[in-house]
Amino acid sequence: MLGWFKKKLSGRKEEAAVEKTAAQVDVQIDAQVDGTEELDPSTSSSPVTAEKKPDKVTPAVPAAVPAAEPAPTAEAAEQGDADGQGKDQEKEQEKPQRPSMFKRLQERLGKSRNHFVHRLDNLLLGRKKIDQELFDELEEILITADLGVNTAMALLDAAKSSVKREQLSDPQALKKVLRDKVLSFLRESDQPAELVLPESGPFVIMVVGVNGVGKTTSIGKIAAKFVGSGQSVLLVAGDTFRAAAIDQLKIWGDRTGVEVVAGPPKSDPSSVVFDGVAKGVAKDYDVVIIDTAGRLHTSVNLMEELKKIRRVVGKNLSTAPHEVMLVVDATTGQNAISQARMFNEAVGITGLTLTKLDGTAKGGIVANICHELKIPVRFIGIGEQVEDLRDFDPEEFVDALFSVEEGS
Ligand SMILES: Nc1nc2c(ncn2[C@@H]2O[C@H](COP(=O)(O)OP(=O)(O)OP(=O)(O)O)[C@@H](O)[C@H]2O)c(=O)[nH]1
Repeated sequence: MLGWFKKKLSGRKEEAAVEKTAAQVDVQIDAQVDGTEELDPSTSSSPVTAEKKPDKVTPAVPAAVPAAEPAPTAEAAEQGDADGQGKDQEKEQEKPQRPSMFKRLQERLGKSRNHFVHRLDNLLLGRKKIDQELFDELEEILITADLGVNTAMALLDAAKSSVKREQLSDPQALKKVLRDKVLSFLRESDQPAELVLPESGPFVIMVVGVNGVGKTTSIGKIAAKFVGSGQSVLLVAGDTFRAAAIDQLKIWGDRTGVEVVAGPPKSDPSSVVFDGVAKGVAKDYDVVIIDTAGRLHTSVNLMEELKKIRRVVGKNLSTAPHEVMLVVDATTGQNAISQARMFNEAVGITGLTLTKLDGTAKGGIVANICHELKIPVRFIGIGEQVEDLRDFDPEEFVDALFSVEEGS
């Protein structure tokens, strides 16, 4: 999990003592949300408190392990080293989980698949040859799939030149050409966040976006991921505008066992953020995640306030923020592009989280964002559960989007 975030301390700490796997955190939080399980203080209370903080740990999970993969416990890792069985056990555990995580992604992208790939299949299946008429219809499908005109045209051009170069005559072959090109767009912007990891001090993530896109929810889920991989996390309630937003973040703090720095409602967000980063540095947290109030990208005053918050983040840690993450709601389609442009101009976006891909047929927006903006997508949201915030894996995404579901 958190493939983009490589533990900055690897090498600085030899101890591998992940006490709780990401999967365990997810299950526990889900159970609490469902009301089926009380919080078990022995497992849920934060490994991170200001007063009593455990030694930093190097997760036993390598950075490239995908979100679905359960992190081995320190015990299992030790066992594996001793008799080589730990890895086998791990593989056994993974077997049923991997396909089901993929299947969930596939299902959650159902609306986008119906809108784009099923239409594509219908077009290609009904044709015997590749001609201009086919390209005209393909163009319409691409444009209406929320890929945006530029990206749709780039795809169409790629399809045309492949047909020419490889002398393709079977319309079916076009599907693979398009799949490969979409994947290349997604990879264009893909770059790991470890490139910006600080030499010392916490990795500071400032989360921004318009109202209601899912910032606070995503922060809670990201915190759960970090906790699951053995990182100490501090949340900062920089959204002082709504009292409910502070409460919402505190609830996530309780659920994930993570401390939250908050001020009174309507207090100056910059001052809360200043205190939060100061605490993160003083107490040597691994990760500090800052929530900010939702704001319209077109509101000059609010964007100025965001610039100020960004400057304040750097007062206690000159290299911070290491990630300015824009959360965008995929259901807004092309509007996500203009949001990203304006937030980028104001505060310099370094990563994206795209939420609510489960509720939209506009999944093509992911390719459009990667192609147009060249900003890496870190996470995608495909539902309300903790495990529904997925590390973005271009290949997995394209496979799920272009796949044909069994029985369909
Ligand atoms: N279906 C679905 N719902 C989501 C997803 N991500 C977030 N949500 C929901 O979106 C709603 C808004 O989420 P919040 O986290 O409150 O959004 P916010 O950006 O913090 O909102 P403001 O504080 O008003 O700016 C909540 O009901 C979330 O559960 C997702 O990936 N899929």
